[in-house]
Amino acid sequence: MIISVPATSANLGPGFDTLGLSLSLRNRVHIQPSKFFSVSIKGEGANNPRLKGNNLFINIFNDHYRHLTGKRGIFRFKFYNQIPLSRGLGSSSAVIVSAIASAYSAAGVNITKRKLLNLALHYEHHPDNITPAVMGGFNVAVVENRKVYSQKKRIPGYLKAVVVIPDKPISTAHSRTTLPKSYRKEDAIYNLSHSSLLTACFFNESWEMLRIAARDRFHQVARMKNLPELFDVQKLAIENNVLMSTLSGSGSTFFNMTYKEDAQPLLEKFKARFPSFRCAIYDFDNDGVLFRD
Ligand SMILES: Nc1ncnc2c1ncn2[C@@H]1O[C@H](COP(=O)(O)OP(=O)(O)OP(=O)(O)O)[C@@H](O)[C@H]1O
Ligand SMILES: N[C@@H](CCO)C(=O)O
Repeated sequence: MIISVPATSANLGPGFDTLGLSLSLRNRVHIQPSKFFSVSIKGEGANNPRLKGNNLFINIFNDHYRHLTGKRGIFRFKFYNQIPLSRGLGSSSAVIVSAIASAYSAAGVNITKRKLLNLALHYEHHPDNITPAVMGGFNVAVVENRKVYSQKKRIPGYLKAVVVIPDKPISTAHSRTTLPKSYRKEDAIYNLSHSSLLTACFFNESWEMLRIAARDRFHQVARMKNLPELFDVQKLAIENNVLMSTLSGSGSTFFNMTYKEDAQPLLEKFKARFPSFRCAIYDFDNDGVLFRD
């Protein structure tokens, strides 16, 4: 069986721990019963010895498979990873979601997307990456009593993501420790109002107003100071009139949204200005996790 999960871009500026969307690059895992346990990794993380030893996927998979079947099970896992690690593109959410989905598939137990999402919340306590990873599209998500309540909007094909992926990783866990412990009331209202407007813009397809709605006072500037070139990335994007330009998750990637026809010219400008960063155009994903026999 093959399970695949898309990359995600969370926060989207003001929607800290709340908003996220999914992108068309995916991690795929192929699982087969076998006489011997084995792991092979192609693509992102292939040269990372930590991923073969204490692999987050294998640990979560084993927990769920044992819980469902009462057995340990021996499998051959082949990973084909497109999502860069620790770059703010939801690599950890993709691993969590794919491990749970794989365990249910391997055990022959059906699982709804809603249940999968709530199980994923045990491993990642903010829902903004796991929700689009499971559901696809743009999502607004909140947590009440350890359950995720979310709404999804499909993203039209005439929009593109132009992403700038720096060569330096940022760990989400570390990055969260650098954020303020409290916020001024004015800043809380600023983010609440902008995040609400941004959500309405997506649902009403009012893309032009995103330029105002995507502004943030909670987390971006503090995080961008760790990699000051990101201020230049955002400046270049805004000068080129993108619809929105926000730090992706906890960084280090910058996410920019444009109309289809504006994506390639913007990409060329990013490549010329930031030659050591990986710059790419992606479609948006509206499917989320996919199961295939
Ligand atoms: N393909 C993978 N296989 C196994 N573990 C992975 C894989 N990708 C990511 N991880 C685990 O997730 C960690 C990265 O998670 P982290 O939350 O810091 O970044 P991210 O999810 O890429 O970014 P963000 O949450 O900001 O979108 C890695 O250090 C590793 O432990
Ligand atoms: N909302 C999360 C996204 C990264 O996982 C954060 O900003 O830390």
